[in-house]
Amino acid sequence: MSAQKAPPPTSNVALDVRDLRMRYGTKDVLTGVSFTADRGEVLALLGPNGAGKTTTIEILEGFRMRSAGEVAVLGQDPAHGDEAWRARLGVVLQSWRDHGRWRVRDLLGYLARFYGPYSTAEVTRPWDVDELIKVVGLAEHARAKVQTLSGGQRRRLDVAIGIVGRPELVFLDEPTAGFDPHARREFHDLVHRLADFENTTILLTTHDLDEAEKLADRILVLDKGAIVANGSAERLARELTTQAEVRWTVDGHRHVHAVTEGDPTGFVRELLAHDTEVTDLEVKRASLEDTYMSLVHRAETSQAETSQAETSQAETNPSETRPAESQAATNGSGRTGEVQS
Ligand SMILES: Nc1ncnc2c1ncn2[C@@H]1O[C@H](COP(=O)(O)OP(=O)(O)OP(=O)(O)O)[C@@H](O)[C@H]1O
Repeated sequence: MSAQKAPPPTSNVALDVRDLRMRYGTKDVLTGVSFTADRGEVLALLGPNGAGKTTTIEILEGFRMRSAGEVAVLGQDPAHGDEAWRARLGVVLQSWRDHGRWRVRDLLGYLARFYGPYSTAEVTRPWDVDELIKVVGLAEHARAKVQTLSGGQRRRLDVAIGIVGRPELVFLDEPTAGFDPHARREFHDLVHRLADFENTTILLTTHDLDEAEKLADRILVLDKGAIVANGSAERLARELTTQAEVRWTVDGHRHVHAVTEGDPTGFVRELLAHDTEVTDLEVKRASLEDTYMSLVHRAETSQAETSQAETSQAETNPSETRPAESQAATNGSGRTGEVQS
């Protein structure tokens, strides 16, 4: 590696993706993905299997050439990223299988050396290896051979390898797969520490909605190659699903009312004013899981309808051609009903 200095950060935008498209053969896998990430932001990329998450991340990492679109990663087009640019990125892949005979500290020390030449006035590289080993919770295993580590410990090592160069932007592909709850909690603390104290931008993929909600400032939902939602977990729940469910009991009968617009307090006030026998009153906000399921269902329903409309001109009953209601709407758009539970 040559000892080039990385250019100083010039913008607060770490990631700028515009109309990104990817086609494998005749198959369109990304159909116009656009989003940005600021420095220090944590973004979670969610989506069902095959949605295009890994493809997106690999394009941003410079490992895969895109078919079309504009992409700037730390101000650089990843298709033309040089080593100085690469030294500013951290990549944590789905698994690190090599170097089984190396000892943890030796491996990290070896990899750390490559980043020294890319140290700048703003960012001292690499990370002090002993401090890093402590930060990722491997202090007791510093002398252990990589092949003797458990799955969770190996994943911590993956993370350490990804951040040893003190990257400004980290890509994490399913970082906590195989972690026990304790390791998961420690990993979450580490991500917060990187974002809050080091101003590191983090883009992670996960299938764990609870994790996305805890970690991410912003959630992007990718489905069939397109972003179908972009916002904080709270904002997505507020905007995209049944806003709140009010449950209560009268004379031993349980009732439910879905409040789809506005503040549920108004409904509760009205309910209590009209019915003095109300007990067990509960107001439940939509969870991220409800939101996610509703979004994916909605995106898939509208896609199925588009392709059906394209392939079939047959005359149909108007009620069958009406856009299908989303799961959120089906859950009850302002309707009240009695429930079994
Ligand atoms: N090299 C390739 N050649 C052809 N098709 C590919 C290639 N890589 C991925 N695909 C296809 O592109 C689509 C998106 O794959 P990708 O791995 O990006 O999805 P993903 O969202 O990361 O999925 P998962 O959650 O299962 O990891 C899938 O249909 C996959 O089969």
